[in-house]
Amino acid sequence: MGRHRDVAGRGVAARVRVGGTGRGCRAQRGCPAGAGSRALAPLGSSVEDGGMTRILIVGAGLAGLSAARELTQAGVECVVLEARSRVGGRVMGGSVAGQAVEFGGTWIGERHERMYALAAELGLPTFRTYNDDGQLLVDLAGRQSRMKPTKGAVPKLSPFALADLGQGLLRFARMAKGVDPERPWQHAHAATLDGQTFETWIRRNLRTPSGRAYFRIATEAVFAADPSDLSLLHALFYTASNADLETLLAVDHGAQQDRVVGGTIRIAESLAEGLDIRLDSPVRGIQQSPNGIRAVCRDGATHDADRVIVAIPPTLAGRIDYDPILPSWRDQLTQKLPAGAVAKTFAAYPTPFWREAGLNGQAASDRGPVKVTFDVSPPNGEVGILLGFVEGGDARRWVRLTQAERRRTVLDCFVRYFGPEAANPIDYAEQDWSAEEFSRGCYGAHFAPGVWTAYGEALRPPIGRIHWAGAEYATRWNGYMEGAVRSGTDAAREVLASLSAGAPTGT
Ligand SMILES: Cc1cc2nc3c(=O)[nH]c(=O)nc-3n(C[C@H](O)[C@H](O)[C@H](O)COP(=O)(O)OP(=O)(O)OC[C@H]3O[C@@H](n4cnc5c(N)ncnc54)[C@H](O)[C@@H]3O)c2cc1C
Repeated sequence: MGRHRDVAGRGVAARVRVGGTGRGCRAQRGCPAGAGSRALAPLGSSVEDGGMTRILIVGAGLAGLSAARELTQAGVECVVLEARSRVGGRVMGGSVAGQAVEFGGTWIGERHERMYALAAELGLPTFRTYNDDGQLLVDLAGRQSRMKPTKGAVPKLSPFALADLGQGLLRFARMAKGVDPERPWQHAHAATLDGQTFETWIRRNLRTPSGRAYFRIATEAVFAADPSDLSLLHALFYTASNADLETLLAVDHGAQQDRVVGGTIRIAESLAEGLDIRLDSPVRGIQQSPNGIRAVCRDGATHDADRVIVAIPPTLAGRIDYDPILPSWRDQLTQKLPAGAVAKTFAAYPTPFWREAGLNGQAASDRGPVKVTFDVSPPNGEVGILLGFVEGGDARRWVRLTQAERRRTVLDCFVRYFGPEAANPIDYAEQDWSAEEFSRGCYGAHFAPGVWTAYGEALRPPIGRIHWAGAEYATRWNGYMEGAVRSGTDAAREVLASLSAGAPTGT
């Protein structure tokens, strides 16, 4: 399905071409065998060419681009092989009612230091997510109430439900603080925490339907997965890596605080400027010898290098054909890291009419398919745009509907939250990330029970000349754009260190 939109409610589904190849980047489409920017050495001979070492990077998402930038700045030649016809990966630009929106990664927030620094360095201004001047709509168990837009606010509930939720949040926060995001598998009770799903913990530790609903909605919003999909240890690791649950959920002083004018795709495109990026170059195989690396693209083109950074989601890294095959523990790990399921839906209106009613466009509900919404209108408020997330089990079911049914069920939710005016948008668009060949789901990978404890150690270490990068590898801000940038930079530094040491690392 990928991307669909219909204009002015006419019910017409059509493919939309969005994003770009990176303004000013030296991006080329495909590349015939041996026809790179210079002649490539055959595998088995030295890849040194005039004293210059070449590093390959697979994937031009934020991790791959950050790695390439770091290496280039250190004077190391690198070539980025990107499967899509554009850079950015899970960051993707789009437009709704003629306004720039993000079809993928959107917000930067509290303590996303590298992302704010990049935006400033690249000359890209940010603006606040519409939040403070209205209240959040809570729709739980068929009853609606309003909630303050401040970090840490909780819904209006009965005293019993409130106490239940309060103790659940406190207990979860205490447990998360005890997990080391660098080595979650070393927690004193790792086996117990990793031996149960997050859903099991929710059932055991929350007594009221509202308390349980809060945790379930939060899980879907943060992981694009159901609490039964992931282990308790993973929920704790992810939270510890990203500050705390309140930060992850909040706009005010939280992960959804700011947007980039023109969209986050501008960060990816600006990062790509000046880099050697080969678009439309899906890597199918990676061969490794004592002398170097050879990447083989789907069209048969080959690229040789000293080392490679594989900067793609783990489930896709597992689909590459390695020669020799990867050690069993690393291969098994990638077999066990599925991506979440998420679709983004957008409806545009002549004005952000919900603001007049004292609402900030954010809704949280236990009834889907859209359970979480945001106001993603442009900063000038020229038109009103609602963003609705369809996540986890809802997404798995919803994507099987016809386009007309999908649109209707989304707009029904918007009407339930914001009134009858929401029924007639001037533009509508949707983006299903599970249908993207080079993502296969989003926001990122999650660890099911038993995976952190059995395979956690295998996640980050390089295998010989093959290094790993991506949001899933980050120890801080795991799963976020901030984590992707950090991981890319870390992988580049790891490569630089191993180049100075002069020998392959890992096994
Ligand atoms: C709907 C959605 C909303 C999100 N919201 C936010 C948010 O608000 N804030 C936030 O911080 N994060 C958000 N994220 C997460 C964030 O976008 C990602 O964590 C981050 O962009 C991942 O970057 P990456 O470089 O690790 O991976 P990717 O962006 O996935 O990059 C990998 C690249 O590798 C390419 N590739 C794949 N296979 C191959 C192959 N075989 N050969 C060559 N190239 C290949 C892909 O095309 C892609 O370009 C969101 C993600 C989605 C999808």
